[in-house]
Amino acid sequence: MKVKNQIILALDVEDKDEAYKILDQTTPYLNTIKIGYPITLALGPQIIQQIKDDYNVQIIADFKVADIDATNEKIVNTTLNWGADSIIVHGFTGDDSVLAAKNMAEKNNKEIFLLTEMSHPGADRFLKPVAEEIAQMGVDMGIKNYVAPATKTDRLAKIREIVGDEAFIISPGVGVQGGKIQDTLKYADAAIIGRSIYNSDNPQQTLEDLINM
Ligand SMILES: O=C1C[C@H](C(=O)O)N([C@@H]2O[C@H](COP(=O)(O)O)[C@@H](O)[C@H]2O)C(=O)N1
Repeated sequence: MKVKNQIILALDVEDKDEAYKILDQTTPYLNTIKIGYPITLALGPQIIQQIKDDYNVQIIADFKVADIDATNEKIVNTTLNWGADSIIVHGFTGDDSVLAAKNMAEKNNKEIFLLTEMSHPGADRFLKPVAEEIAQMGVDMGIKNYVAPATKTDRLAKIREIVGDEAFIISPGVGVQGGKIQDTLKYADAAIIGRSIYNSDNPQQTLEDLINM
């Protein structure tokens, strides 16, 4: 996936006019938008294709897929058929669930992003202890795309070490959560940024500042 300016906008807004105002201001600089539950539950899954058509961007569906294999297959297939270019899948559910998601994505000529460790403090208790094993599981399965935290540069570096230089890592937590884009891009291929951009009084200026850092 080629991510323009190494920044992915997390479009976690729930109003279409607001979303389109932000996209008007940001898509001259960006070609990749992460769409999650907030906007999808508010506006329906058709928002995925609408944004693709209206802004000619690639869409990563952040549904943090975490079910049994049979259900993961349905979620991935339906989401990709709604127009998403990729989908984020949790790794803690284990090999059968992740492999089902990976295989279904490949049936749609697309790939998943494997979520290894999360950026928020609560991840330290249950996810951090198994994150490296999740990353290794992804490597063993031939997964090429990963999500790893920008708020914990040591953890991001460790995940990079495990998945290798050829893997594609996107990293959330820059800005409001405390991550720094310069440190993040030492190990990740792109930073996922939401509130710092869409809550900014001047998203365009914010983006220009981030790009020039
Ligand atoms: O560990 C993770 C996984 C998850 C993700 O990207 O999968 N995210 C998402 O990344 C964005 C950060 O937003 P902001 O904090 O810039 O407003 C939000 O959409 C979060 O749901 C994380 O924040 N941490």
